Amino acid sequence: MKSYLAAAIQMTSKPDLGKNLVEAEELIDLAVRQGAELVSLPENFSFLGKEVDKVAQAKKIAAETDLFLRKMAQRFQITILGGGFPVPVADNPEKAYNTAVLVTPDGQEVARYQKVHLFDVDVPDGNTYQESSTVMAGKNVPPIYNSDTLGKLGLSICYDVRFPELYRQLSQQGADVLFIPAAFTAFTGKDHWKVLLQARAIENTCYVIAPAQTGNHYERRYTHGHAMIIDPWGAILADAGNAPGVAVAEINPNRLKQVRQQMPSLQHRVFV
Ligand SMILES: O=C(O)CNC(=O)[C@H](CS)NC(=O)CCC(=O)C(=O)O
Repeated sequence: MKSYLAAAIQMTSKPDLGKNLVEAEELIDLAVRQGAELVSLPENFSFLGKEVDKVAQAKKIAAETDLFLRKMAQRFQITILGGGFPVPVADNPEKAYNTAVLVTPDGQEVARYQKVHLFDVDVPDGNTYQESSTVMAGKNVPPIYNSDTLGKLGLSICYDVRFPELYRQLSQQGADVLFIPAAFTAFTGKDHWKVLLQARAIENTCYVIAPAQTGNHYERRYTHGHAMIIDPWGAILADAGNAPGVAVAEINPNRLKQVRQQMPSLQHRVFV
């Protein structure tokens, strides 16, 4: 593993696949021009719309998103995370997996994760989320991709951030970097987003890379923003604020080593 720059992209995705991919490409280009070799896109980056529309278009979204990620990885010679998009379930036309995919600069997919924890929550602002009505829950612990140059990269998606046991499994398997791509609601995000991300970074002494959705997507759907990169001590290295853009920061193996020496809590685990 070497030192390198990573990017957490922030978008305001809409219920419009073509438009979102154009915007994603512009932001990837921006990240690469800042030197990023590892680029991450938020949950729902290629489509953020009503659940029914998402499922109806899932086949097209999945196919075009897959192609897009491979194309971007090869064109810009980057490793890229697509932080969550619907992939149809073979025997169930009503449901899709909320899927994150990691692609290397040769255009090969090296990790795929189906979101395990689904957001079925009545948020006190009046919005009701019933993700399980259109999403099939994944059943497996997220994969880790072991990159010679970029370190051990662990996957997860959004609401997973509230379930520390998932990240414990990743850190137990040696993860250096935890991806937490999200479309956090504006209401929960203002109080929980940063705290949860910092907690996952601190307790696992890992970098956290959290690309995010921001702003108004359609009707009353608002997300929190603040795509960020956090170091293993919990310090926020970059924060994209409220507007579409990119948070870039250095991922440094010496810093990882230093923090794990200063705070060896992973070695003091008793129950797991
Ligand atoms: O907002 C949208 O329209 C799109 N959001 C999503 O697709 C997903 C599933 S509904 N959002 C979350 O998991 C938010 C979690 C969250 O916000 C929390 O844990 O507080």
